[in-house]
Amino acid sequence: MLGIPCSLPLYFTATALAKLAHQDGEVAIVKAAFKAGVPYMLPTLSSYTLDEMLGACEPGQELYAQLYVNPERSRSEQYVRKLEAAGVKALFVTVDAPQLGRREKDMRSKFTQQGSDVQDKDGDEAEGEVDRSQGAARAISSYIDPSLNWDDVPWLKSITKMKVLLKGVQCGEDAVLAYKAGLAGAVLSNHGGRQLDTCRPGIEVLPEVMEALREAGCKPGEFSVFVDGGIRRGADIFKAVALGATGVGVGRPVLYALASYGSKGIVRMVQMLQDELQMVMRLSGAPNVKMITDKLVLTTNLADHIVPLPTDNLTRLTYQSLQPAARL
Ligand SMILES: Cc1cc2nc3c(=O)[nH]c(=O)nc-3n(C[C@H](O)[C@H](O)[C@H](O)COP(=O)(O)O)c2cc1C
Ligand SMILES: CC(C)CC(=O)C(=O)O
Repeated sequence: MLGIPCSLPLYFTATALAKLAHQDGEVAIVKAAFKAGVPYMLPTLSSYTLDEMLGACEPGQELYAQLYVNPERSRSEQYVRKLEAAGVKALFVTVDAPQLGRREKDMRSKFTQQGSDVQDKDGDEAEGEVDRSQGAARAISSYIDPSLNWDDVPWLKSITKMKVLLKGVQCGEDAVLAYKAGLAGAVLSNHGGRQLDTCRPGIEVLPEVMEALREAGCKPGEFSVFVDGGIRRGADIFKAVALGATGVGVGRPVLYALASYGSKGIVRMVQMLQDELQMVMRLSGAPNVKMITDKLVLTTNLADHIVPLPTDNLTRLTYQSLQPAARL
């Protein structure tokens, strides 16, 4: 995936402040990613510094990185240069958090526990800039520039030779804009439902995006489409790949495994997904990943959910990314 050999079509997606799950935080995730043979997307807003995360890597270990763009663009440029110098293969620019979603449980937590140090890009303690009274996410979200928009794409491409992708695309139109802007791909995601409640998960957006890209003249392999959100079983990976995804990201399963059993728990979690994926492949007659095609899944009920949603949630939201901020 994006030039990195992987033991299955899966990567660990960026999750900020991994020390909240376990004292070994991102360092344990880096180590598990190597053992499991999958890439880890280093988060910008990590609890360990970039140098500490890179220091935990084995020689030759391949990485992705996630980017939250800072209002001070030179700060982001410096960070990106550091990632590139470290050999990071692809940069995923998060485009679905220009405004923080309303996270009521988090707001009540106050974010004062030990071990919740906030690192910004590469190790400066961002302590002075942080309001800790409204939860973890609010405390660190001031780092993110809400004015990021499509006009910034040429700048993003100009500051690095790494592949640049958008993380948090929700519709075919935005995927086509990203493709036409010369980006390397997109992650279809609703940010794990943490940003805009009731919007569609990536898997539901995937068929629409693949069709829009095909109509725009995009050839297979020219633009990589990934999905994250709710990937919990090997069958979920299978379905995403069948519908055209290059691979999937997992976030919370990594944190749950980390919190429960540390780094080795994450390796075990990947093994479980790998075993399940292999079982589904065998039982559905796909001998290798290339042969997991859309003939093997039905999409007629794609938007139906096994767990009935409350009626007021039945209408799904969708969004376009990188738009000017609304004002009331
Ligand atoms: C605790 C937590 C922190 C997250 N932090 C980030 C982040 O810093 N940057 C980002 O782009 N996405 C972040 N995400 C979103 C994930 O990358 C991913 O889109 C989402 O969790 C869906 O995957 P999952 O259902 O496997 O968790 C975070 C998610 C969680 C749960
Ligand atoms: C500051 C937040 C937006 C970090 C994040 O991406 C998340 O918690 O989902």
